[in-house]
Amino acid sequence: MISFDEYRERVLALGSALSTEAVPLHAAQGMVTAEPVFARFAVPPFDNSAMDGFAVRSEDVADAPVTLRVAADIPAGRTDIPELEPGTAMRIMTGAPMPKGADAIVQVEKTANPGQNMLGEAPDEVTILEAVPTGRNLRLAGEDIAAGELAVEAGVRLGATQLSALASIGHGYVTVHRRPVIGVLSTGSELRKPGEDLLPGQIPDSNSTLVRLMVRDAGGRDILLSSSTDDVDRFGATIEEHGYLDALITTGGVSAGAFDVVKEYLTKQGVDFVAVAQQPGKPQGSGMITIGDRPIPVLCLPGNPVSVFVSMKVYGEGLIATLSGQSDTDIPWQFWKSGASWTTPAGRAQFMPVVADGDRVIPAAAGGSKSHLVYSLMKTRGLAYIPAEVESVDEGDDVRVWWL
Ligand SMILES: Nc1nc2c(c(=O)[nH]1)N[C@H]1C(S)=C(S)[C@@H](COP(=O)(O)OP(=O)(O)OC[C@H]3O[C@@H](n4cnc5c(N)ncnc54)[C@H](O)[C@@H]3O)O[C@H]1N2
Ligand code: MOO
Repeated sequence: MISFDEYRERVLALGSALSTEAVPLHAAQGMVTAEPVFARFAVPPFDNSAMDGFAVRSEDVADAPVTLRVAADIPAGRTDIPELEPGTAMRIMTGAPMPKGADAIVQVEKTANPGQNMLGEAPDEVTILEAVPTGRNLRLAGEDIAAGELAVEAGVRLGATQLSALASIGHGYVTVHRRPVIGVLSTGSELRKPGEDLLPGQIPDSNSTLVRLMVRDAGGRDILLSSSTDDVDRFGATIEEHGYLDALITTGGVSAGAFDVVKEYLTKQGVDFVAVAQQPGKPQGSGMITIGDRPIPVLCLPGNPVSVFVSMKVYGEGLIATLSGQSDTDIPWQFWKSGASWTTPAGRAQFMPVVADGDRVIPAAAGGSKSHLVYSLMKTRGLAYIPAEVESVDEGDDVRVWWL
């Protein structure tokens, strides 16, 4: 048997970063930067008010209460900003640019008649009730990031917060690696499409849904290859039709069964089938096949649904990350104390689906890591990793957890 760490390295080495393209921000979710991105604009781009209220010179309101003439009104978006004369105030809204000469904002609640002061036109004068120190309620240009600064390095996966950050620093497009197109193929003559009725001996194909959506979550584009029966010629013909794929992920047919077409066909194409010292997910296949003249990485996952989930997390997502150009593919393990005791298979690392119970970690379902418990899988919030040499976990033990 090969160890989990060695097998994961082998799988990740199958992929290399795909070509690059410039993509509008809203279309780049889950994609990975192909080059460093620098700030065109500072954040904030100009000094502005953090409150609806009045811009003043703090020295003019040191002896509050004090009444000042309101010399101008500055809504957000105003671009021609007059200078504040000593002894006057300007009405200002949250996000509006600070007038030159002002050094603090008095929020409207700290003025006399606050309701009147924000109704319609600015009042002629305002009575400030409390003194404010210099800098109060101000947001300074560049306090988050300065123009020209490195904002995001190459190799970083982009989500909603990264992409909104790129918008805020002046970009409409981002140069990323092409989104990997991943073929998903579930095998097994017992499988019926989701929603279809079952004859005795048949089961719904849940793996196709699981793998397709995990591919999407990992930043790939999923293509469902017509779900194959246990017929080796049809299986081979189906794969040959999809030479444009960047990778292929199959489920089922990798153990010792008599009708394992995946193994039969793909071994001849160069896929290596091995036993990995882990539970669930022991039987695995991986390698490069050639469709037309294109070499394509292939992962063959076992059929059991929990094995598929674990294998997609630790291998499938890693392969998609390397195809996407992601620089950090390490699993973000954290150490947590166990809140339960359980046994683990001798000589195999265990991936236990877990949830947090206060500050402890416990199995997510009564059945533990049994690989057929497809319904209970949805309770999982993390995967605990128990190394191969450990044979039982006791309450209070430190365990490595990957929170999902
Ligand atoms: N003699 C041995 N038998 C088995 C071994 C072994 O070492 N020797 N390993 C066991 C382990 S561990 C696993 S994991 C499974 C892997 O089996 P396969 O990859 O060959 O998968 P199948 O036999 O096709 O299916 C296994 C199981 O999963 C269900 N399944 C399959 N596809 C789907 C799907 N798309 N959606 C939902 N469920 C699916 C299938 O009905 C089976 O119950 O082998 C053990 N056996
Ligand atoms: O490796 Mo299997 O996944 O234990 O059921």
